[in-house]
Amino acid sequence: MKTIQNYINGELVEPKSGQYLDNYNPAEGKVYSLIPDSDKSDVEEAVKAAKAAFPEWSSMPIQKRSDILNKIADLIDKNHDRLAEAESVDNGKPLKLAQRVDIPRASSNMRFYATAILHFASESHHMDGEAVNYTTRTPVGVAGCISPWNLPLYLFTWKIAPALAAGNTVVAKPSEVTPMTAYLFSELCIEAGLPKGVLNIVHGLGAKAGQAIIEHPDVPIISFTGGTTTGKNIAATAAPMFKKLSLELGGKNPNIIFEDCDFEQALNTSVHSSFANQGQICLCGSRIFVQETIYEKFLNAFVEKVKALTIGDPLEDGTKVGAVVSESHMEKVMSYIKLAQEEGGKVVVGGNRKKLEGRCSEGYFLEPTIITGLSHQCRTNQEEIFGPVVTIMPFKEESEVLEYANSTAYGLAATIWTENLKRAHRVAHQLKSGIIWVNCWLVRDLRTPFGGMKQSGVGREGGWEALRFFTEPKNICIKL
Ligand SMILES: NC(=O)C1=CN([C@@H]2O[C@H](COP(=O)(O)OP(=O)(O)OC[C@H]3O[C@@H](n4cnc5c(N)ncnc54)[C@H](O)[C@@H]3O)[C@@H](O)[C@H]2O)C=CC1
Ligand SMILES: O=C(O)/C=C/C=C(\O)C(=O)O
Repeated sequence: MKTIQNYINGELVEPKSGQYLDNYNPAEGKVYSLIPDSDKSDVEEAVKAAKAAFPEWSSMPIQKRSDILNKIADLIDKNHDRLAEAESVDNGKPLKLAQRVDIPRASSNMRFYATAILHFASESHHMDGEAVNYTTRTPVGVAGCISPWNLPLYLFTWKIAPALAAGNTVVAKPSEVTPMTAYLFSELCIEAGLPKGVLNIVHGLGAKAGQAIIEHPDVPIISFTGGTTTGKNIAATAAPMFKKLSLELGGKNPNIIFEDCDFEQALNTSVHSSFANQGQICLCGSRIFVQETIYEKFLNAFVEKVKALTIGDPLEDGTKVGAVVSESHMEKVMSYIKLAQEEGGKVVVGGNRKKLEGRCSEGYFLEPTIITGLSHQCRTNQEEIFGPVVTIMPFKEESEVLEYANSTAYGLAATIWTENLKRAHRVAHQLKSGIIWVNCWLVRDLRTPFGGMKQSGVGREGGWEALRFFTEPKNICIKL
């Protein structure tokens, strides 16, 4: 059985306690590796190493930092197949998805910020002959980066790439539910010649190792992606310590389908935006609103498409829906399907655990589930489920769907389907979400601001936003 190690000060090391946690293969429901159950003392070592590495890394010529990050990206590409398989086994996602999306995006994240930092410039402001201001942006110090289990290497690199490119050193903690690709990544960092202590990866529980990073006085900046409740706890610790915080949290995203949409495109993309990665993407459109004139037609066509999705062994070619990430997450999702029924909802497709044959017979598979007949205000339509479950509701007109769409505590993403350009602009403007897709979903340009309003988060990732977050601005005013 593979034993994962922490990556501290350039070396792969055991947790100080010698204690390990079980790591499950969700498609088999079996333990297949061990993860360090790191504690405060491991985090202390990691922060010490990151602090010691900071002066050299932060003052290294940018081109040299960029070259090292690009080398890591090259190694991700070189190890594409191995990493994709590891991601699929660790998370339960279809191998094809890991091959097409997760691993290519991880190397794009590294390459994007390796290049972006070369073009990152600061502003200057002239005061009509009186004075000139110029603003410098310098790395903050040791950054704490905490990432979740749904897109493990993709979101891990989405944080550490801008942090490192900007000249910070990092103590990172991947999710204890999916630690494998971050571990393999640490081997690639060693191979790429990343100087020791620049990146440190501490594995373990959120409440123990994660909390120790958040509350460490020498970690002044935190970037977190995960659940809203965990985000609140992190903010409660970090805010009184005046740490810089970036929080990318949950979503309950509306997918709004107007009668004048391109029907086939709206239909096909909605299947994808509902069930990609088993619905475990914070951007999934979990509430589908369809204009009443096409509601029955859309529902019938959607049901047929969803029934045809192949739920299966994630390693098999034809699989479209793999396992959800853990037994406890499967139970959480099932509890929401039960709640939906108690709230008067009708399960028109799915609703059950799916039992497979052979090696996956004990795996955590759920049928893609469609629920109708619910009000937009019920808990099922207000709380994040984060699984292969969507609700569909009819609406009459624009003002009504805007009220429904904006009615949750979340404000991450929204999708609008219409061929009417004026309507698209009008609705996009009124939706309280940080990300709006018109006639598409999850089309990503890494230069754009990424993040949510309301309880979906604080701050934005992506492009210059992330480089601004990971640097400290200083304005210097010179009298002319
Ligand atoms: N926005 C998103 O992309 C995600 C949302 N979720 C939502 O969150 C719910 C709970 O899922 P969890 O696995 O519990 O996610 P979580 O939000 O607790 O975990 C995310 C990361 O935070 C760490 N963490 C947990 N407590 C911490 C603490 N006190 N200090 C520092 N780090 C801490 C975890 O170890 C993990 O690395 C899911 O059911 C889903 O609804 C989960 C993962 C990603
Ligand atoms: O950056 C992206 O393309 C996607 C990010 C997705 C998440 O942050 C998430 O699902 O948590």
